[in-house]
Amino acid sequence: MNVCLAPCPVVFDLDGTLIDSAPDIHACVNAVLREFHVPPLSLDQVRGFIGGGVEILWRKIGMATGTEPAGQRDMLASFMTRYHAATSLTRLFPNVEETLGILADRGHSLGICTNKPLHPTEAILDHFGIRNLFGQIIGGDSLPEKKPDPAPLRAALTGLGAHPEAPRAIYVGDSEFDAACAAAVPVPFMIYSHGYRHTPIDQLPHHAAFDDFTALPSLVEAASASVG
Ligand SMILES: O=C(O)COP(=O)(O)O
Ligand SMILES: [Mg+2]
Repeated sequence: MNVCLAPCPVVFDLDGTLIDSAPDIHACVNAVLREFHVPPLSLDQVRGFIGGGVEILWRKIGMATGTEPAGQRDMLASFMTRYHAATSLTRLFPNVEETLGILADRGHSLGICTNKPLHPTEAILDHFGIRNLFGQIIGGDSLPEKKPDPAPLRAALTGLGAHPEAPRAIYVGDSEFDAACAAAVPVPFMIYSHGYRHTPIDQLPHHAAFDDFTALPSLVEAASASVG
């Protein structure tokens, strides 16, 4: 694995990393379930289903509610018509905006690699006025493959000018999908501990863990300095 020489690209996951979007996704899911006369799910249930993209989300909802695959497809279609407008309950995690600004000011190019579809991804970045910070945005439907496949992260990195075979870069995320994706590229993975993962952090491959975004710039610079 190439450790990063300063200033390298830093690519971020979105749901559970930069934004706490579970309340909006939960509200959107329950609006769809109401439309289809299915009892609602709790916030904890829906939060636990986020990370693999909308198809996996609705497969898990289907299993939890006893909905057949055909019904799941109809519900997913209804969900997609609402998803891009689901912004009012979403918050940036604390200190995200300041940290992105610090990294950009230090010369790091920034990107997004998320399993969230591109349209709602761009909508939420616009909602917070931070879309322009990112030189490359790869959504869950930008390529045929999704994380944990390395292709979306590779696409984000090459879009930011990293070497396609040996990218010097850092990936920042919150989930099992992100850890496996970064390991497959491979690039150092930094995990935000307040996200939506199920697995204990020490059981996931990672270069560093952090629970406050103010810690990230020095972790990035330390990774930059620790050239193997
Ligand atoms: O939409 C999802 O399920 C997850 O999105 P993420 O990749 O930004 O965590
Ligand atoms: Mg995530």
